[in-house]
Amino acid sequence: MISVEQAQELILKEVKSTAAERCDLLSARNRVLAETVYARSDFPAFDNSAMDGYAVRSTDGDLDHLEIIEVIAAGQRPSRTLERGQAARIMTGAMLPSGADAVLIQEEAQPTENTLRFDRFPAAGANVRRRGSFHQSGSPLLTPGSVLAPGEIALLAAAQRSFVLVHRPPVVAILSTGDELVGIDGDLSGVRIVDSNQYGLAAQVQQAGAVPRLLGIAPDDPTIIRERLIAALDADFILLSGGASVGQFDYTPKVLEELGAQVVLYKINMKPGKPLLFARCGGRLVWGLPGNPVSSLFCFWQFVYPAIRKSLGYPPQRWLLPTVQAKLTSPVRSRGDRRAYLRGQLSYQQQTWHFSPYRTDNSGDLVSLTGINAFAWLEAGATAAAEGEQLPVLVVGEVLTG
Ligand SMILES: Nc1nc2c(c(=O)[nH]1)N[C@H]1C(S)=C(S)[C@@H](COP(=O)(O)OP(=O)(O)OC[C@H]3O[C@@H](n4cnc5c(N)ncnc54)[C@H](O)[C@@H]3O)O[C@H]1N2
Ligand code: MOO
Ligand SMILES: [Mg+2]
Repeated sequence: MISVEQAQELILKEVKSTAAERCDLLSARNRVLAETVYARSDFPAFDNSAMDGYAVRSTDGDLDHLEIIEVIAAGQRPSRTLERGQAARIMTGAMLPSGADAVLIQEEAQPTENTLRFDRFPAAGANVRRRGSFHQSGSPLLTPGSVLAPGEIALLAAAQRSFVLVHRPPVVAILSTGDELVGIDGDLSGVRIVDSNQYGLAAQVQQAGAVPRLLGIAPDDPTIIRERLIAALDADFILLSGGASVGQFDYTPKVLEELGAQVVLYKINMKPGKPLLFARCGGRLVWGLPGNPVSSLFCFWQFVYPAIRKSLGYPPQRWLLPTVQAKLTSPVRSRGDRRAYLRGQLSYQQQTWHFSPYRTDNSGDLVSLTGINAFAWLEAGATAAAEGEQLPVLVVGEVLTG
């Protein structure tokens, strides 16, 4: 059995980023830029005031008072040049009149009708945002690989880019296998269960920024699974759920072998999720996820999420989900035969990460995933960790504060 880290490396090696597509700016959040965006003008594009006050000439501080010659609002062009002894009322963001080189804030000014007296006088450049001081026209504003968070979206809007080139989100096909499975409204007949993995995996695909394609359920019949898999090969990635292990009706390894797929890896030294299979098949990447609901979702976070992120063009530091060191709020145990990932809640309180383990590590217990945002792990060979001990933790959801 190979380690989690080796498996991640082998999988990521097979993944390429998708081609670029045009995307409306309002739909571009969390997408990754596939072009260099150059600034067509300076930021700011003109000298302007950083404060509400009076545009002045910084060399006029020796005068007793100044004459106020006009009022300049944001969005207005000043009509006059400031001469010695003159000031202009100016608002934040308004263009500085020529001749002015500083702004006296109104809290330090005593204006009467057309006359301005002052306590302290501003030095050259005070409260002025100089043209080009944030960024200069013609130089790259954003480069390929930039992740478009709200700040980048606002910047692109300021640069008048109503659309951008970003990497296309990969299509991820999900096929569940199992005679016991029915669709969400199906007849359970006392011995069947709902194909919940289809829903959990679809939500994870969306969480990762890709597009799920729901292929429904195939019975435990290798011929049918094979046909359904071949039909799914137009997707970028294919997830097979169930049938990854060694049972009499577990056909994922057999079907892939018969199709001439190159199996890159099978079985990982971890719990949950040991029987993960990953293969190249018909020019596509296929994951054979274990059917147990917790194992299936956990394998996604460990081995499919990073592949989606890489294909979306994210930089390497953002392929894997983040990890932190956290303090256990209660003791944990493991069999010690594999690296054990323990589900729980991660929170940040009093400058410390805390991890509260959930009471079970049963791979079939879907109820145990409610409210879970992290998995702490114990290395193979370790069988226990005490309350207060620090463990590494994989963060899969939003962190709790307080
Ligand atoms: N003798 C051994 N038995 C098992 C081993 C082993 O090493 N030796 N490995 C165990 C481990 S670890 C896991 S994990 C599971 C993996 O099972 P499979 O990938 O073969 O999946 P299935 O047998 O099809 O199903 C297992 C379990 O999950 C339920 N299931 C399946 N699909 C879904 C779905 N789409 N939605 C919800 N639940 C699903 C299924 O009903 C079973 O209960 O194997 C162990 N066995
Ligand atoms: O590794 Mo399996 O995922 O124990 O349940
Ligand atoms: Mg099985």
